[in-house]
Amino acid sequence: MEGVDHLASERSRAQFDVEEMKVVWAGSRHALEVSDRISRLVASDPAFRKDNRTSLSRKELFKNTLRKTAHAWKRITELRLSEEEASRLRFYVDEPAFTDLHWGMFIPAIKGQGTEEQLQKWLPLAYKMQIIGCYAQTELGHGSNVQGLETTATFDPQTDEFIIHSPTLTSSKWWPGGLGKVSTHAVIYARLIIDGKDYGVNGFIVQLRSMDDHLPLPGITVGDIGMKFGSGAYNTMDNGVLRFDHVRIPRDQMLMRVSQVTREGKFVQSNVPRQLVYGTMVYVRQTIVADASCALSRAVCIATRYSAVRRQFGSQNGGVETQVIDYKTQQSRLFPLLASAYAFRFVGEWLKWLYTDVTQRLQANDFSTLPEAHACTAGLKSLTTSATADGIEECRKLCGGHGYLCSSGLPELFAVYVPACTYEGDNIVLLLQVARFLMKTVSQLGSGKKPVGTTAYMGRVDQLMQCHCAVQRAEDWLKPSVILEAFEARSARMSVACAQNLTNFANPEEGFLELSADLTEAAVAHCQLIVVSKFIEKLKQDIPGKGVKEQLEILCNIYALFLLHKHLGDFLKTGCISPKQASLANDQLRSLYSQARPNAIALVDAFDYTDHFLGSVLGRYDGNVYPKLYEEAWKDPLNDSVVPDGYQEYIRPMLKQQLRNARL
Ligand SMILES: CCCCC/C=C/C(=O)SCCNC(=O)CCNC(=O)[C@H](O)C(C)(C)COP(=O)(O)OP(=O)(O)OC[C@H]1O[C@@H](n2cnc3c(N)ncnc32)[C@H](O)[C@@H]1OP(=O)(O)O
Ligand SMILES: Cc1cc2nc3c(=O)[nH]c(=O)nc-3n(C[C@H](O)[C@H](O)[C@H](O)COP(=O)(O)OP(=O)(O)OC[C@H]3O[C@@H](n4cnc5c(N)ncnc54)[C@H](O)[C@@H]3O)c2cc1C
Repeated sequence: MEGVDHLASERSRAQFDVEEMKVVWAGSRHALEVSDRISRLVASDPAFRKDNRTSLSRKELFKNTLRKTAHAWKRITELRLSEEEASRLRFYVDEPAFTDLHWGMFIPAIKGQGTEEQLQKWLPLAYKMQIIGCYAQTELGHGSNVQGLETTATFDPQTDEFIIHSPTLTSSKWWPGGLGKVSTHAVIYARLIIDGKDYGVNGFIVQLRSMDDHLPLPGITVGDIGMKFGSGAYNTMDNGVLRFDHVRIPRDQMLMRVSQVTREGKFVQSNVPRQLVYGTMVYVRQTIVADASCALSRAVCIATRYSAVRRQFGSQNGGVETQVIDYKTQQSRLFPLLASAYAFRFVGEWLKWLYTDVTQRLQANDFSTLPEAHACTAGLKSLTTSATADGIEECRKLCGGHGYLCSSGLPELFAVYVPACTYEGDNIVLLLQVARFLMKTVSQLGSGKKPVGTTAYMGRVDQLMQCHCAVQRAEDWLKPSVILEAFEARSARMSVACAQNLTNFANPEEGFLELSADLTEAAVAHCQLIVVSKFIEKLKQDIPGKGVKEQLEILCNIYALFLLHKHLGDFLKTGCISPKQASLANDQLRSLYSQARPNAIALVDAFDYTDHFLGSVLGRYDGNVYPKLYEEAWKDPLNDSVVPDGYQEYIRPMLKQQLRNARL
């Protein structure tokens, strides 16, 4: 039935003010207003239609993305949208495109690693889209190991130029988004060679294509690397391959904030850490954490609404069946994901603050918080993207068979999202960076250097190695101090155990390799502690709105106790809690699921997603799933004709043959 809200009774059960929760989710009243207005603008514009993506060929799909991107830019300029509004518009258009890399990496790379003159020259062109750029770091042979990149940038003092060259097949740039077919320029990473000496990897701005006819400039070979996982999905993006054959660029196109090359060919290292060459990755990893909450909340919104619509079993004599959301098993799979979406939102907010803080400090030549910013962005990027990719797939299963249909929106969401576990740093490689940071922290504990920031708890390591959890009743698990102590003790004990194990190896690097699986587990424990503690910190703020804080407290406890349940082995093995306390935590978790149940639909409504953005028949706001699924099926191109193409050639002869055989 059109116009009827099938989820109205669910909505009427909510025990909190949904409008106020929307403000919490958006981050502020202003952010909510902008998101709400821009999402509706996109949803009401037929040019941004996206329901036909999975049935388009690659070429059609790509051209369609070019059309949408041009239309989006037209709207942004016509309406004179602010940077914030423009970025929301691109977000709600919801299609990976070259602009993601232009705005998300090319511009930040120049901003972070360029000198003042370089910013003045390149940024106005990039902001007006008079040039389009990408970020070309990864090569065919090396992605994770940035120090292993092979592309060279050799200084020629005669001409005051760098000669950019790809000496081997494996040095071909491979993967950069926007490179394959669109970008006119790139920030590329190459080994700086002066007078035969290798000064390591640095960034350079290189023009790739002619501004007149878009053809590659002399010495440049460039193209798309081919179809990727899933239909539609990330195939709207032209991930590319790029080779240089002695391409010359002026000396002032090396990004020279971190190090400089003088006219005489002298290498000068600035007063800033070399790691700032990796700064763009720190910036993007931080944004990826915020994106994780968006992707997960979207999947959870679909699965929650559908779970309230879908009914299976439980009826007597043909009466109404049970809503699947009322099954405890469904709740125990769905509600931790709902809680994770909120948890990632808040840790994303905090990480944005941390990043802003470190950037301001860097400007004042204070580099002290850079290692922590690197460890936090790397670790949280890894934790949240892995959990989100797994969570989207779980949401698909939570929707049963219908979740496997493209019209559920979930297969495409998964296919678009899952490379986040690999890009911007493979998740295991990043956890190993966190582990190095933790081992360094533990090794310095006796030296009088007090751990600060997210490792401050390590300063209480003696107490955390011995403390006994005080839980006696299930309700004790609702105390933030109890939860925090359990997570801190688990993390500290796992890190200390790894550090102790490492002392058994004569060669620490060998030990690190041998123990790397344990080390990644210690890193995960530390990152989970950060997420839990930032959720708890959020709850200390003044949060207005009837029942809003209470719902967030329930979600925070679900998140923490679910992790405790999932990683029970860690908590028991390290002696942080007893089996009896684990069982009480489980009792409490079940009770929390019951408390979340009446609010589930309102909690996903608070994400304020339009049906256009969700792109899911199962997740429709009105819950009118079955007629729409039925309608959608008939739109499939296979149903354009009643008898399929190929009947005459392949089906009919087979049937006739069977008939002849039968007569013999
Ligand atoms: C808009 C979204 C679309 C996304 C599209 C996707 C784009 C991409 O994927 S772009 C390509 C991204 N590539 C990567 O993320 C590569 C991952 N690899 C690395 O980041 C590095 O190679 C590494 C960190 C894994 C290792 O680097 P390496 O130089 O070998 O470093 P060490 O392990 O020896 O560490 C040296 C020292 O530097 C510190 N450090 C490393 N990275 C950073 C950083 N980003 N910021 C600050 N500090 C960093 C590291 O902690 C070590 O410190 P110390 O222990 O104190 O010496
Ligand atoms: C969709 C997509 C978009 C991308 N966009 C860009 C872009 O715009 N620009 C760009 O420059 N790059 C881009 N990339 C490349 C991306 O950054 C790399 O793929 C990523 O950094 C991983 O590197 P890799 O492919 O070399 O993986 P590898 O390092 O080869 O990983 C393979 C396996 O080895 C394991 N491994 C590697 N090193 C270690 C170690 N030290 N210890 C233990 N295990 C290890 C990994 O865990 C993984 O299981 C993109 C990639 C994808 C998939």
